[in-house]
Amino acid sequence: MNILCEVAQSLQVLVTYLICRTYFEVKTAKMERKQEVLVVGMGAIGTMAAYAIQSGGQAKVTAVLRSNYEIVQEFGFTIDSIDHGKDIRGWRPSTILRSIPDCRDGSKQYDYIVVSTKNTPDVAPSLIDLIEPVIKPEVTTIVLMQNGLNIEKPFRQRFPQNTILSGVHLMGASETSSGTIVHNEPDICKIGPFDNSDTNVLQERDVHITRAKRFVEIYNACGKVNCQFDENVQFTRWHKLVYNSSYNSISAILGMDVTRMRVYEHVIDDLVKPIMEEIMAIAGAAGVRLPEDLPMKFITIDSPDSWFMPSMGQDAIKGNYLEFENIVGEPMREAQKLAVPCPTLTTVYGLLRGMQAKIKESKGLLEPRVEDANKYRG
Ligand SMILES: CC(C)(CO)C(=O)C(=O)O
Repeated sequence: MNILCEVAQSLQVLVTYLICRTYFEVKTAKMERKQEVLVVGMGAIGTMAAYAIQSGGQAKVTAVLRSNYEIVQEFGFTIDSIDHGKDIRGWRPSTILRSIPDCRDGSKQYDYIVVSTKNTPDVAPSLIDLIEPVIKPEVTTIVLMQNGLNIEKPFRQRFPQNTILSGVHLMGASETSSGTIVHNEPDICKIGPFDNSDTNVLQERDVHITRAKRFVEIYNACGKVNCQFDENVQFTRWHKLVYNSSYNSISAILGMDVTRMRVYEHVIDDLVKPIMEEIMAIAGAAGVRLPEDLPMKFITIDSPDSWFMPSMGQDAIKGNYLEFENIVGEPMREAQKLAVPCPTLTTVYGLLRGMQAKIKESKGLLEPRVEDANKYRG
């Protein structure tokens, strides 16, 4: 009897050992297979995301560079980062490309494509057309690291079988000259699946959640950043919109940093605060309750010594296209649907649209002509 007991016990130990070994082998294999990440949009935010992902060692980063390709090819990026260290020189992603690769022949497959370009749906060609040759149905997860509301909708329509994740950043970073990044506010990033309950997308929400959590692991592996799984993407997006719709827009229109807006108090009183309050009201009508003290919190969130210029202000100075459609246009259209008044937002939308027309003219994308059908032809 004793012998039988001992044999049974030994067998139990052996089985437990085998189960544990298999578990660790599978886990190690999973850890060892580096994820393939393609980053499209290597401005300040895209570069810092690529840096965090690559330095964590769990992924290989391929980056698509446009205006800074030559300089990065020759010298690498120069980075001064509050999280990763000062005076980083000569850093390059594993692979750099001049254009978005065509993976339709199956020779290459990306697990994640991070889209961190500015979001300008009013400027052709569309980003969706550009990334289509990379997207493998059901396989490639699309991470939209961009500001604004409803950014996922056109992607979901074109890629109904793919996971689409929201990436919202709160980090201060700017590209001060081509290939040189100054990153002066810590990288806090929230990643989560967009709500897809309104569609018949083919995959289960669990799959999207697993992929989002894996991306969070990859991003955090460097141990220097704070990337969190986002349980409530809609809340996070409306929350950030309170800052972006107001401060970003006014910085672009006035060419003014946020410290100066606070110095000249009337800019906050007449423009920034009313927009923040309008966004709060639209969010509320859309079923997203934001904390009441949020406008005041955001008005004073940047250090007064930062003289911080939001990204749309930086774009306006550089003569780049302005990403105003999803930051101002979409909440304004939501307001119209929900019958919420938003007079300041509407005026600001008109101003930004006019500025964008001038930028398009300056880049040769638009030729001003008084057409016969023009209602103001006279
Ligand atoms: C949070 C902030 C202000 C900086 O990343 C931003 O979203 C922007 O400038 O567009």
